[in-house]
Amino acid sequence: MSKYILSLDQGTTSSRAILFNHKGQIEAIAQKEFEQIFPKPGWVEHNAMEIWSSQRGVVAEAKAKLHIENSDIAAIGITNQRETTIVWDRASGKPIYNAIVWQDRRTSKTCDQLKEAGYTDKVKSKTGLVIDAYFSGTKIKWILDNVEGARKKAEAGELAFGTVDSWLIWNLTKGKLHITDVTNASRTMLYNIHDLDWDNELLTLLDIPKSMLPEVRSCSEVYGVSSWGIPIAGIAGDQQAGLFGQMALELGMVKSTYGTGCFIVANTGSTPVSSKNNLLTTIAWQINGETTYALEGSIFIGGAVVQWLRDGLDLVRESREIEKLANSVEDNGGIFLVPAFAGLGAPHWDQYARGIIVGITRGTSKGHIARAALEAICYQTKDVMNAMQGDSKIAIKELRVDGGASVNNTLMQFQSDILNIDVVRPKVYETTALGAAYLAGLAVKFWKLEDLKNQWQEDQKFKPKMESEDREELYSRWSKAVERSKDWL
Ligand SMILES: Nc1ncnc2c1ncn2[C@@H]1O[C@H](COP(=O)(O)OP(=O)(O)O)[C@@H](O)[C@H]1O
Ligand SMILES: O=P(O)(O)OC[C@H](O)CO
Repeated sequence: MSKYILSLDQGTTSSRAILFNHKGQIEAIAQKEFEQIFPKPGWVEHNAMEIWSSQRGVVAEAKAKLHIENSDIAAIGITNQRETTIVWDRASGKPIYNAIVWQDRRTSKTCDQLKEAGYTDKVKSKTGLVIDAYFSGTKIKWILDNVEGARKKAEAGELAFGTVDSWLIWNLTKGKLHITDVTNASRTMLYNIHDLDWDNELLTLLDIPKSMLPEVRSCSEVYGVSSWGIPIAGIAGDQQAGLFGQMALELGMVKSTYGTGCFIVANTGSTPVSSKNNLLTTIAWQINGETTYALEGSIFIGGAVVQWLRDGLDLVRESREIEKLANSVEDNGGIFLVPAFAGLGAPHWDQYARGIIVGITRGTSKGHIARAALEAICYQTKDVMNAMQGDSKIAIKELRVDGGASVNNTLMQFQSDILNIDVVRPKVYETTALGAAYLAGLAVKFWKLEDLKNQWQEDQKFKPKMESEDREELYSRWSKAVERSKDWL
């Protein structure tokens, strides 16, 4: 009998392959960072071929670590950075342009035009989304409008669009499967989350031929077999996979993933909840024909602020050194850093906000900047949690956390302090990959749902320790700083 489930976790900064055993424990992991391309201010691209080659490379590496054959793997689950848009030529299988990454702001003007033309409510009621350059729809339009010959080829049915899951599956099956899942589809601004189908009116509005789009499938089923002979049986966007991996199966359970961005997602059950506070309504998963919905607050810059201090300012050599630097000072010294490098996401949705550091004096040190950067991740999370609490009738009692930056104890303690709720980190904090593995494992009967519920284990619980006066003072100054970062461009 096969012993492992292979999870492909294609993130914004790296591709990861993880082999999970029957207990849901990590047996082998391989990871490769790849190039971030910034052709102009506000533009972010990836080389789609590098996405695929890095992903293939880490699979080989993870397998080699355990000396296993493909036949030892029961199924592949796929999870991915969402919204990132790839358009390729069906005949050659080659992308016609770099992948336009979710953080890319080049279509902000197109979004403004849609808003000015009065489409905000229509887009929200059909897709659950706000109109923003974040989502795939306007990125596809940009490629069709700007890459020579693209529109003609698209109209002739020669081009395919996919989010990263589709692109990986196309390559894994050598062009046999052009599919996506409901969670990734729900991030395109082209998918009707109530009808569970591509929306013809939105496709016409953005002038996107339907023939380019992948077939939309559930999150857990055998879709086909990869050219390695392993069934592909699970797909979910990384934040939804994270919610599943955290076993947040009950209504009102909330998780936050601290990766490049920071994504707070709450399970709202079988009914889509329309947010009054600028959160997104999205699909959490679809299993055995049942659709579960979620409310999401998407923060564009989370761990990436640490990456910027590392790569942009040379303040640290490795991301994990930020914790020591932040602890070299007693407090933030009055410094507030708003990392609106790609505008502000939820709940502010300001495409033209840009990053600021305020409160600088002659006494400001590197430590204060490091501390302000970590605190900023937590204040942004509070902005979203406040909005979420406003939309939900259920009191949120704890936040389950995961992702690369959740290993930082200083960050997690401050998060608990500023939210004034428990922050709980599980033993397996690679919950995104775990969620995709679970979805695949359920489809091939490697696991039963009941087994999975018992696998989630707490690693550490962070309890609030801050005085409420301090909390209020810090948060009110943060809110002031956010206002100053808005509407800059
Ligand atoms: N100890 C740490 N403290 C704070 N941030 C960290 C730490 N370790 C990693 N990070 C940040 O976490 C992010 C990587 O997390 P990961 O979950 O791998 O991201 P992604 O899936 O978006 O590629 C990077 O932005 C990195 O700067
Ligand atoms: O790559 P991550 O983990 O930062 O996730 C990116 C999100 O899916 C973007 O919506």
